[in-house]
Amino acid sequence: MSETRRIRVRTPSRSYDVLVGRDLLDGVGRLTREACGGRRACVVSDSNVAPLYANAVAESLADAGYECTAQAFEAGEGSKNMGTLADLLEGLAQAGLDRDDVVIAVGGGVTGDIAGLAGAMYLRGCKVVQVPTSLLAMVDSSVGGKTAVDLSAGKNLAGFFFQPHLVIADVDCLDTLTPSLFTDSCGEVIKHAAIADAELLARLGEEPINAQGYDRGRLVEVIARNVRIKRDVVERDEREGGLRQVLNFGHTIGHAVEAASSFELGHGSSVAVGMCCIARASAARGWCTQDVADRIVSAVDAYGLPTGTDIDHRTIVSFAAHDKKRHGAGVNVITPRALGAVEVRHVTLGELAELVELGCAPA
Ligand SMILES: NC(=O)c1ccc[n+]([C@@H]2O[C@H](COP(=O)([O-])OP(=O)(O)OC[C@H]3O[C@@H](n4cnc5c(N)ncnc54)[C@H](O)[C@@H]3O)[C@@H](O)[C@H]2O)c1
Ligand SMILES: O=C(O)C(=O)C[C@@H](O)[C@H](O)[C@H](O)COP(=O)(O)O
Ligand SMILES: [Zn+2]
Repeated sequence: MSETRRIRVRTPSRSYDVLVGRDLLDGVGRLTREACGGRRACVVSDSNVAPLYANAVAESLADAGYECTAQAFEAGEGSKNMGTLADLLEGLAQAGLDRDDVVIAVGGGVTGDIAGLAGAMYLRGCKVVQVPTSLLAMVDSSVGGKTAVDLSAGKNLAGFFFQPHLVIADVDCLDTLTPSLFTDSCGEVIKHAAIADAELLARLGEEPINAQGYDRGRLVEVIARNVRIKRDVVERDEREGGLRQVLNFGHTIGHAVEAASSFELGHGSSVAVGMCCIARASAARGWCTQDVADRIVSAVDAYGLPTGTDIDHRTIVSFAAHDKKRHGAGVNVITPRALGAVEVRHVTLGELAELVELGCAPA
């Protein structure tokens, strides 16, 4: 059995551990007690994850002496909104949590983002423990403190930076993820490799990871490597003043595609489309070689993730105009420079439209 990896994240607002390993769910109560203290805990999960894991987590919390309640919302990106957030906040108040108490987010990125935001807002901030159950949440959303809900204008448009107090990633939870959800998550795994680790990118393309029959040791290693890549960025720029924008590689177009598809396309798949589009457009502009673009596209393709879209270019640009990286009449886009290296470029919305046209047509 592989050892648990403990990755320390040190940001100006908070330092905390990310644990990656197997058989960790039974220890959530003890680990939460050590990291957070408090008397009450509320387990937040969605309608798919609650029947699978909420009870085990709640029992572990009760064993560690917590007075424990649970809340679940309808699974899916469609629930990542102000209505669900309001319900969660009311539930925390009804359960009588105080500032020393703990919100435990058990689920994928939607649960982590919305429960994290509820924890940041409730009493102006209580404790938050992330227990990610999708691969995407383990490698990305549970770490770094971005919390949010969507608005009609687009993704993640209302939220806070609020670092969790602890992250517990039990890879055994991936057993119940469908192959297509596992694959979707791989979009963010490829993103981390593309921005920071050329060797990992090559290996992911040559020997794709999957959930079934997989060497758990390698899965733990890949997840831990992803967490370290993200940690190294977040520690240097917690609030996205500059460097942290690199974690948004593929997202300017990806978020637009995700919203324009009415969330039919998953987040990781949308980011995959966004990375391929901007990579092809960057090669056409001479910002990177054609080889760099081809390798990013072929890593995406190796997972069966989409490498382009036939969504109308004007629709993509109109959603992208609401991107958080918008500044004045333009928007910052993250473009590949080499394998494992990206840069931030400011382009006008007109230039963005040209990039979308250059890069987004399906191959
Ligand atoms: N905060 C951040 O830094 C950050 C980073 C990346 C993505 N995100 C956000 O994360 C969301 C995408 O995350 P996601 O792909 O995990 O979506 P999700 O939370 O909707 O989970 C995907 C599906 O998998 C199910 N699921 C999760 N774990 C499961 C398990 N172990 N077994 C069976 N089913 C399981 C969920 O119920 C859901 O139906 C998006 O909203 C995205 O914007 C946030
Ligand atoms: O943590 C970050 O920073 C990221 O950009 C990670 C992204 O994968 C994630 O999807 C994030 O929520 C997008 O950020 P946003 O600020 O564009 O909403
Ligand atoms: Zn993302």
